[in-house]
Amino acid sequence: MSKTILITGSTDGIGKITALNLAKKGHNIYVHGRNEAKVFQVISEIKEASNNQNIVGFVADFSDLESVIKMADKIKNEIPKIDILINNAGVFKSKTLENKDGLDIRMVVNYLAPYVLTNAILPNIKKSEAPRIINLSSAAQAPVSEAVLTGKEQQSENSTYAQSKLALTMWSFNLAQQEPNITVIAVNPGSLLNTKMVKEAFGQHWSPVEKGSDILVDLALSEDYKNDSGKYFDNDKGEVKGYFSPAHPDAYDEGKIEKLLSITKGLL
Ligand SMILES: NC(=O)c1ccc[n+]([C@@H]2O[C@H](COP(=O)([O-])OP(=O)(O)OC[C@H]3O[C@@H](n4cnc5c(N)ncnc54)[C@H](O)[C@@H]3O)[C@@H](O)[C@H]2O)c1
Repeated sequence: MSKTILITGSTDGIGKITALNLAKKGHNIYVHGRNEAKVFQVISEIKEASNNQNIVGFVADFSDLESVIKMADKIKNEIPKIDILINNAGVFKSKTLENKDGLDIRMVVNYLAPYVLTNAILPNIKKSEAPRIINLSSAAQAPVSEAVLTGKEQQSENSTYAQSKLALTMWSFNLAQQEPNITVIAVNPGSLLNTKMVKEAFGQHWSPVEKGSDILVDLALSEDYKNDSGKYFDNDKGEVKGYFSPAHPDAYDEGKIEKLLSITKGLL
């Protein structure tokens, strides 16, 4: 049966190939990007390559939470039931570090935007018979500093990226507890996959981007993961099916998660 799948940041990299591969399997795909022309271009590329006409797009700049809320409102009206949400959009290197609300853009795109989007469209996700949310984490995870989260302090790319990815993972585990009927999974798609983000940041890569797309397609569709809500899968560890790995210890610390979510709510 075809599923309705929304993939953020799907005009490039892992998200784009995942959208194409899921389209080839006949699912209804909703892509997202921040550039309207690019979203249209990717929709037509995917339609042609997959022979699937059920591809629709949304535009929003995830460094601006108002833009995320506007997109969520459109989604709420246009997609009554969402089976799978893949929170894939992410940034490592950003020319501008602060958004118009004084928040760190890396923290906004990688953690606050998926948090805001997911919560806004949760009613539509809950309409699915077997909903799944997949959050793109990373092998890079570091304790979240309140000053970085609230935009009071800017740190290096490595440090801020790792903090944003641990924040996403901590929230992912909490969401799994709050919503027992939704399978919520955090995943490291594999380190240094050959994408724009990695090329810009490191100038080298280790693995083909398909490695990341393969695990996302698997996590999205395979029955094997249906009871794996609240887990973190690490694609660097080789065989992933049936294998999950511990995330950073803070992701299992109820007190730290509560503090993170309380600060997060205060920012919105
Ligand atoms: N490539 C890797 O080795 C690797 C490793 C671990 C995790 N990840 C994660 O995988 C996800 C996909 O990354 P990728 O490697 O494909 O990189 P990528 O740069 O090719 O893709 C990132 C996507 O996010 C979108 N995006 C970035 N900033 C945005 C903004 N302000 N508004 C809207 N969309 C925005 C981009 O347009 C792009 O489509 C990210 O969350 C990344 O952190 C990647």
